[in-house]
Amino acid sequence: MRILKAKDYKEMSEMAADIIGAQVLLKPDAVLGLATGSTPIGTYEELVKRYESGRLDFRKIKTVNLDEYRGLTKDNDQSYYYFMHSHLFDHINIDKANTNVPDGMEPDAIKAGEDYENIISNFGGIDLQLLGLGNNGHIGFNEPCDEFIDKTHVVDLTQSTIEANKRFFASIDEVPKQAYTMGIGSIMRAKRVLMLVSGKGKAQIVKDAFFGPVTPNVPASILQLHNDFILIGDAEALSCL
Ligand SMILES: O=P(O)(O)OC[C@H]1O[C@](O)(CO)[C@@H](O)[C@@H]1O
Repeated sequence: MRILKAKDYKEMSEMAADIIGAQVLLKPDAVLGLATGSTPIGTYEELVKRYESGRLDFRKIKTVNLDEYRGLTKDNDQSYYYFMHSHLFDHINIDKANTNVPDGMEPDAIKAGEDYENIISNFGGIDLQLLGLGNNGHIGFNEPCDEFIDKTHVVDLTQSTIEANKRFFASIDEVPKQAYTMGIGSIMRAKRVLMLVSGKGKAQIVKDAFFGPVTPNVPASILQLHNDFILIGDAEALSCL
């Protein structure tokens, strides 16, 4: 595990864009695993800037996103499909046929999971997986529980995640109660994993996840066992280390 310290959110975003940009340059047809949430927005802005200035070319890049709310349509402005298009895909030269977000409207959870795992394996796996960190230690939408779940599956969101995400919705009642998420194995099989953490609110969970026991009660703790895991945090998020 490598921990890189940024002085603030802007520097964290630039450092993350450096690593993702290097991946794109080294392997122009790389498979990127992408994340949503507020933390990676600055990184996506940096990548767009670097595309606009001619430094990056996404023509052959393929993407798989971590998760999607169950029951939200693609045109819902809180869906992760919508997020990815508005923050990244609409602003770069990626072939949208090569971008993937779990289908939140698929009613059959088994099919949703299998279809998504097939997409990942048909791509030959993920070269670089970007992650945020939930306040409760979740990665993707893998919530704290009694076991690590391997593959893409449906999950009941915990009350703490619903509370944390209500800021994006008109009221807490509108926050979906379930999501589809890549499993812990789907994430761990990525060749390289890059997690971004920002702000004081993440400081304690960063310490618990990466300096505490490996346990499904803190899903991100499994990343201690990944052999190419990079954590980039700003000074506030790393302040408990
Ligand atoms: O970056 P944020 O907004 O703190 O969110 C952290 C995590 O929470 C989620 O937004 C889901 O609750 C994830 O997508 C993300 O990794």
